[in-house]
Amino acid sequence: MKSLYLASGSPRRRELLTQIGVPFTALSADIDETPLPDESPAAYVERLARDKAAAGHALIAAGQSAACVLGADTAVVLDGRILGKPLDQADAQSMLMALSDREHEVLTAIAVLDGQRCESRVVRSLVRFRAIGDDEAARYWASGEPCDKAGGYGIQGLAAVFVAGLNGSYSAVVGLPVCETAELLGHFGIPCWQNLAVR
Ligand SMILES: Cc1cn([C@H]2C[C@H](O)[C@@H](COP(=O)(O)OP(=O)(O)OP(=O)(O)O)O2)c(=O)[nH]c1=O
Repeated sequence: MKSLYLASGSPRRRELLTQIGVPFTALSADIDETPLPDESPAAYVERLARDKAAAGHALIAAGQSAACVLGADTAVVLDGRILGKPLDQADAQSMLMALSDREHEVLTAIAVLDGQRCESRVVRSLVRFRAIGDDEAARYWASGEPCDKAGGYGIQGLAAVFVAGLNGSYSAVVGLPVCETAELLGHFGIPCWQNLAVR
């Protein structure tokens, strides 16, 4: 069976891949995340997921070139505008206030590359936040949770209390759509549930 590398520094992605019983080695692959002129948010996340997989593949020693590399990228999108990771407290609070009392999109792309071919998918989810007060946004920033997350929130953490509705994939919002990831890895001969002892 091919070995799998996850080109991601995100602890959430590592946890989600572990959850579905796929053994892997994590790599940190740095890429340029600047959007291209007129690039749509979906095209942007898909390009970044593919670039992360390619950068990860380039890090693997020559003898491992048949291995598969998985890359992923998540963006929070409001009115067609990408909200990245917050730059500072003011940025984080203004993002949260913009997301308050309405619906936004979360796009997560995954890409798998084995040196021969690359396959990718974009998963779209809709998340609706309840109304959020200024003081709440300030307290949320103080928790430390928003700083390394797209859109400045973590659905799997304290921000769960803001989520009035979700239509789509919860795991994709967290950072790795497990259903689509298992399917894509299957195309490369990598099964999920490898940690399951069947009696
Ligand atoms: C919306 C949302 C994002 N996130 C996280 C997932 C990603 O780690 C991050 C989005 O940034 P990304 O640039 O997609 O990923 P990353 O820089 O953290 O990791 P890497 O590129 O090395 O794979 O935001 C959550 O943890 N919960 C959420 O609810």
